[in-house]
Amino acid sequence: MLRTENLTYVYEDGTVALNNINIDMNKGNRIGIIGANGCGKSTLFLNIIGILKPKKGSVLYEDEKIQYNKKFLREFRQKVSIVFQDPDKQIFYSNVYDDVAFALRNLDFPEDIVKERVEQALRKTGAYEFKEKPVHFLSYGQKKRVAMAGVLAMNSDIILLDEPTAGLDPLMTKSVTEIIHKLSADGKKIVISSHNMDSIYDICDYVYVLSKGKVVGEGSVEEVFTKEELLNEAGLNQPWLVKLHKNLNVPLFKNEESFYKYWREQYGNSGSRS
Ligand SMILES: Nc1ncnc2c1ncn2[C@@H]1O[C@H](COP(=O)(O)OP(=O)(O)OP(=O)(O)O)[C@@H](O)[C@H]1O
Repeated sequence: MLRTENLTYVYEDGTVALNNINIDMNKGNRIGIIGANGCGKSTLFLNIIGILKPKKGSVLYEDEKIQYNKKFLREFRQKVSIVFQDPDKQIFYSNVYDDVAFALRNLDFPEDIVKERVEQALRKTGAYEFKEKPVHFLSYGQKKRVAMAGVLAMNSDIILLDEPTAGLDPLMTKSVTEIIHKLSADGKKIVISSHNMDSIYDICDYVYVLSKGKVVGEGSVEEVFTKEELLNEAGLNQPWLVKLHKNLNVPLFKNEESFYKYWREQYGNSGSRS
C-alpha cells in the first residue's frame, strides 16, 4: 500500500535527517513511529506525503513510486493525508468552518457534500461547539481539533498524525486517542508519531523505532516495548503497563481497562488481597 524504500533525506545545510529508511505501512493497521527529539519523525512524514523529496530512495504507493507533479500529488493527498504537529501550519482560514471545508472546496466538491462532511468531521473531533469562533481565539488544543477535522473531512484511506497529543492536557489526550481508535475501527490506516509511549502502546499494533535518522528496531508493540535496552538507546521510556508487567510480574496488558479488570478479578474492588 504505502512504503518507503531506502529513503535518504538530506537538508540543504548537509544534515542527514533520514538514512536508508525502509518502512512498510502494510505491517500493521496503526503504525507507530517513535524516537527522541530530532531523530527524523517529522522529516519522514514530510517525505511520505511528498512535501519533501528524498535525496535517495523513494516513497511507494500501491507499488508505484510517488511523483512530484501537481496532478499526482493532488490525487495522492486525497488518499493519504497528514495532521501536522503544529496546528498553525495547517489552519489557513480565520473561520473554523471555512478552514475545515477548504480542501474539499478546492477539489470542487458540491457545497451540500462539503457541509455534510465538514459537520461530521467537526462533531467527530469535538470541534462542532466552537465552529463559529474565529480561529485566532481558539486554544492550542482546540486548534489541534480543527486541524484534525480538516483531515477527517477528506476521508482519506491513510492518515499520518505527527505528534497528535503533544501539548494536550490528559482529557484532550484521551479524547484524541478515542478519535484515533474510532478512525481505525472505520478502516482507516493510521500512522502516528509521538513521544508519548503510553499513547503509542495503547493505540498502535506495529512500531518502528528511529534513532538519528535510522530505523534501529521494529516489531509488534509488545515486542518493541519489552526491549528495554533498545528503547534506552533510542532515548525512550517503557509504557507504564510494560513497567508494571516487568516489575510486578503481572501479565502484559494492552490497555488500562484490561489491567483493571484483571486486578478486580484478582483482588476485588477494594484493591487488596482477600
Ligand atoms: N530545515 C531544516 N534544515 C536543516 N536541518 C533540519 C531542518 N529541519 C529539521 N532538521 C534536522 O533534521 C533532523 C530531524 O528533524 P525532525 O524535525 O525530522 O525530527 P523529529 O524526530 O520530528 O523531532 P521532534 O521529536 O523534536 O519533533 C534534526 O537533526 C533537525 O535538526
